[in-house]
Amino acid sequence: MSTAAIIDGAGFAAGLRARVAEGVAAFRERTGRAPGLAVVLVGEDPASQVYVRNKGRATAEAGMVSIEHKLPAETSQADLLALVRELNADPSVDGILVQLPLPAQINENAVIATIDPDKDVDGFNPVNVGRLASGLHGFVPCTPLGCIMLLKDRLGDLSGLDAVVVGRSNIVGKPMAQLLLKENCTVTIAHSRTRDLPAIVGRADIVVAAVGRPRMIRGDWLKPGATVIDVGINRVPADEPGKTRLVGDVAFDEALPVAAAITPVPKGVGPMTIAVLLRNTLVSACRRERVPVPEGL
Ligand SMILES: Nc1nc(=O)c2c([nH]1)NC[C@@H]1CN(c3ccc(C(=O)N[C@@H](CCC(=O)O)C(=O)O)cc3)C=[N+]21
Repeated sequence: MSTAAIIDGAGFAAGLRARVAEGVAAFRERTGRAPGLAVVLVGEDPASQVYVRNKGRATAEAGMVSIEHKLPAETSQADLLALVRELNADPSVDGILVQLPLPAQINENAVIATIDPDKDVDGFNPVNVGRLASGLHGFVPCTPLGCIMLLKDRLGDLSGLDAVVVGRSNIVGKPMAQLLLKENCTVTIAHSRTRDLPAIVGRADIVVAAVGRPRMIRGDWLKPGATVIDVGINRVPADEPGKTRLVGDVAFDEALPVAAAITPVPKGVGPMTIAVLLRNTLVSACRRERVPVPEGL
């Protein structure tokens, strides 16, 4: 029995981070300053703290300045909006990321809408959502862009392929569908109300799983030879009592004998998200300083 190639997201991300670091060095030479990324974390969710720490480390390793703002869980919406406006006005800040989810007293949409679209390296501001939908230049959400990079690296031209995106979030599902459409795929978005999900998934040459339910997509749903991108990062109890492990939205072991290629969890899509965030921050800095964006990013 054949077994799927395992797509090395962590390795691809390391290569992208190295290209970003070269671009950052050239940017510093030309402008005399380093690109700056501001990361705002409200509250003390342990998973969020891990991501923010990893982002801070990767930012510094790429030669950029990382500006971290940690605010207490009780922070008011007014105070957070005031900080975002300060960062909008700060010329040393090229990218702003407000870690989601936010505590219940804060309206996420209000915060996202306040981030300057030209510093919105997450690509979540409605201006950037609209730019993507209209085919204009703007920031594209990091996770979907990372998935497209992995797909094009593996498959080359995606034209005419049947792609099924499972999940319709603003962060992954919807922008992923837009990007696949731009690559000339025939795109289906499936979700919790989709009828006969196994049959829909079974038609796909490309499956992107972004539902947030551990191992929901089963191996026998897949078309033989499909390429599977697993965006899910679910913490579940491990065999050893008291320990946990990460699993994706796809039953990885079941998919291996059916798929042509699949991203693992961890070390698949997750590291790409951070690498693309650094890429978007460098692109932002270049646009703001009106210097050319390096090629091959
Ligand atoms: N405004 C905003 N933008 C984000 O991009 C954003 C966010 N909020 N909130 C939280 C999620 C989550 N996220 C991850 C980034 C990297 C890994 C990652 O590198 N994961 C490793 C494993 C990490 C682990 O062990 O937990 C991997 O998959 O190999 C995971 C998740 C970005 N997010």
